[in-house]
Amino acid sequence: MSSLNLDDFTDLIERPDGGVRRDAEARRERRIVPPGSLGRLDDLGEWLAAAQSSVPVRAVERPRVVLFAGDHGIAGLGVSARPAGSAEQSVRAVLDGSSPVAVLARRLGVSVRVVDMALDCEPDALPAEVAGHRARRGSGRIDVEDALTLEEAEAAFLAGVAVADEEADSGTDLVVLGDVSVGGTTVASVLVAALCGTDASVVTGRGGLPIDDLAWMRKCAAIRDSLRRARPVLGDQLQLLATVGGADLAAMTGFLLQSAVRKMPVILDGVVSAACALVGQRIAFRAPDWWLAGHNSGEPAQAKALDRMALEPLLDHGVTVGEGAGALLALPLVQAAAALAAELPAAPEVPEVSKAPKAEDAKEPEEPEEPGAL
Ligand SMILES: O=C(O)c1ccc[n+]([C@@H]2O[C@H](COP(=O)([O-])O)[C@@H](O)[C@H]2O)c1
Ligand SMILES: Cc1cc2nc[nH]c2cc1C
Repeated sequence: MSSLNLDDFTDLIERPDGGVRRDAEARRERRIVPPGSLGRLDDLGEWLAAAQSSVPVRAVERPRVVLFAGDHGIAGLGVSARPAGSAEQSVRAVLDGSSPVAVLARRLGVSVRVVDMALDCEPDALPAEVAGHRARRGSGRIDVEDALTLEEAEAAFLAGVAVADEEADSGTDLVVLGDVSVGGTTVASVLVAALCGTDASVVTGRGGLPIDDLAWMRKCAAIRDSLRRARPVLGDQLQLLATVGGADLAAMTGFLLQSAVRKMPVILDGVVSAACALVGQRIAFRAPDWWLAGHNSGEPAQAKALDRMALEPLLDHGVTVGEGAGALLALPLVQAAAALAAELPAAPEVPEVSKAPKAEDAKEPEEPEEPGAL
């Protein structure tokens, strides 16, 4: 019997503060720039103000890149251009500073945390702060077997919850969330197709290093076969992650939900974080209000998942490398929006007396209850 009750997240996750958002809008309307001339940056600044519950919005001072890493048994079918079980090499490139996300993080002065959830290497091959949360060595081949036992899925989910708590407790004010894996885009596509009720061909993309047409057909077949295993467990998200997910995806889902509980905004990266976010939305419908879509990675399943959550990608530059790189590119945009919202001069607020409300105007407007209605 599982002791984890995912339904608790529905109550634990509140919406970002609607009153603060209206105050932020009011502040923007008094600003001395042509209305609308900053486009979506106004929405972004107001979203962040609501997430922080602060007007003026505070600068994002302590962002962090958090990457969940794992290998996937499904990679053994030749659905990835990388050798199965080789995600450790990508992790090493992040740690030694030679990967794209490491270069960007250095330039932006952001630290990167990698969490090994299921790499296919000896647990002591990597530094203890990376390997400490590992749930198992490689997740199962999901077209024929479960990725994880239910106990492993629960442990991985809770590891993600614990990492979110550690980040929130240490003052991280925004997370850029990404993944490092081999085979991860196949698994993520299965989750998205299962939850959206679509066919394998609709969600099958080209993955990390682009795959050729033959590998694409193998990937499509693998997703189709895994989807058959996913359908019977669609109503139970932890079981779904155990059946066709993986330890890295279970951890990321726990991380996303606990980040929302802790009111810590997250920029999602590619198809893997989008798939976990979609699972998270099924668990707690208000959770996506705390997330931003950093970029469009071009994976069809990512677009599908983001559409379901009404999240619009901030950037679109064909970045398919994963590892949080595309989402990290969006961080300066979020920081720019915060600076504009906080620092552009605003005319003083109209004194309370001169806008004395009629009785019915004084009521707080009703909070919308539709998902994605923020
Ligand atoms: O972010 C995406 O949508 C994305 C698209 C293609 C590849 N990736 C990255 O590539 C790795 C997995 O690719 P694959 O082809 O082995 O499934 C993993 O590290 C992902 O972060 C990521
Ligand atoms: C920027 C922004 C991010 C969001 N995330 C969820 N809803 C949102 C609405 C806006 C406007």
